[in-house]
Amino acid sequence: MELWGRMLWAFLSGPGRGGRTLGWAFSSWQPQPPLAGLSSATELVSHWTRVFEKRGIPEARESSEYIVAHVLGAKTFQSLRPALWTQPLTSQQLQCIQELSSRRLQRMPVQYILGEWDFQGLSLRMVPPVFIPRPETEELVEWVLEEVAQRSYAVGSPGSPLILEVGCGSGAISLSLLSQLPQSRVIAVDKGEAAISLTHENAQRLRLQDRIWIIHLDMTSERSWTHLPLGPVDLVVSNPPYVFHQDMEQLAPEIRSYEDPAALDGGEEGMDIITHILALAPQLLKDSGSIFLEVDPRHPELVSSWLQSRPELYLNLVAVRRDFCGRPRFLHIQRSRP
Ligand SMILES: C[S@@+](CC[C@H](N)C(=O)[O-])C[C@H]1O[C@@H](n2cnc3c(N)ncnc32)[C@H](O)[C@@H]1O
Repeated sequence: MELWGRMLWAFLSGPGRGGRTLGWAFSSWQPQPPLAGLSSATELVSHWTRVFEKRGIPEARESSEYIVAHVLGAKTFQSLRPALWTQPLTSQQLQCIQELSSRRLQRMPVQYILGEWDFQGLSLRMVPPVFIPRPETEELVEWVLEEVAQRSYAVGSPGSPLILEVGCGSGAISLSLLSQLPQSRVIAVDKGEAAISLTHENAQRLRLQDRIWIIHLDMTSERSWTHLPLGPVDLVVSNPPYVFHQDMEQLAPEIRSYEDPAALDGGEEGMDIITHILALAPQLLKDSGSIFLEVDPRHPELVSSWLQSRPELYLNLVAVRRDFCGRPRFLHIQRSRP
């Protein structure tokens, strides 16, 4: 699960920041020679790790392990029965591994190659160009769950809390909150048609479709908010597009070529969608309602001064949390009664 979180950060905050373009070129794909004499899962992993390393493919071993495990019906190589490590593979399995590995050589993210990925213990379908959920976003979900546990609605009045997620993507945040808060209801909005249809599909797969309203909506078009069902919400949660526009070119080829730029590009200071969410909060939130956001480490300061200059919103930045790398990445903003 850490694969892409680590990668994303390597590219957003690694040595490439400050304008230097990172030096990973696309590998032009050529058919690989037949895998003569290679027959077991372990040998295949070693073979493809070497090929990936030679072609400059990041996370070479993890990528080959995920692909081989997937073809053998497991989520990770370590979870395969040891007998399968050395057992000869069928020619169909070999062909399938070859086909999936060739996609990796074209820098397709492993999550899209496998077509599914775990988030908060839920297996979600992944389809390009819908944003792949990152492991740090699981920390945002955990923070929301802690907050809900401390509030009175945790006691469990039916339908509560009512949560709005802005930019649901694959549905990762909304569906994990629904699965862990059995009384809750969620309104999930996204402007991407592919995202909306994937959230629908994942909700059905997980049998969580009865408590979620999935709405195709561009949240910058204020007119559309009047059509929201269910009135003011207890919580707004969002992992919005927050990459500073100038950093977009430095993203890994996996991200640039396969994920929807609209899921990442937050405008000049990465604040375009963040400020829209905050400006609409008085209309969306109940009194004392909360907003939880995932942001760039430069945002806590920017958001704090943005809010100070808009006292009429009655919003206070009440807490900032760090991610597993120690970067300030999550914000809790609360509405005070006017
Ligand atoms: C960073 S992705 C997060 C996806 C998902 N919540 C997750 O954490 O995996 C941001 C999402 O916001 C959506 N989005 C971007 N601009 C939007 C807008 N103006 N209105 C609604 N959704 C928007 C994108 O389509 C994308 O799915």
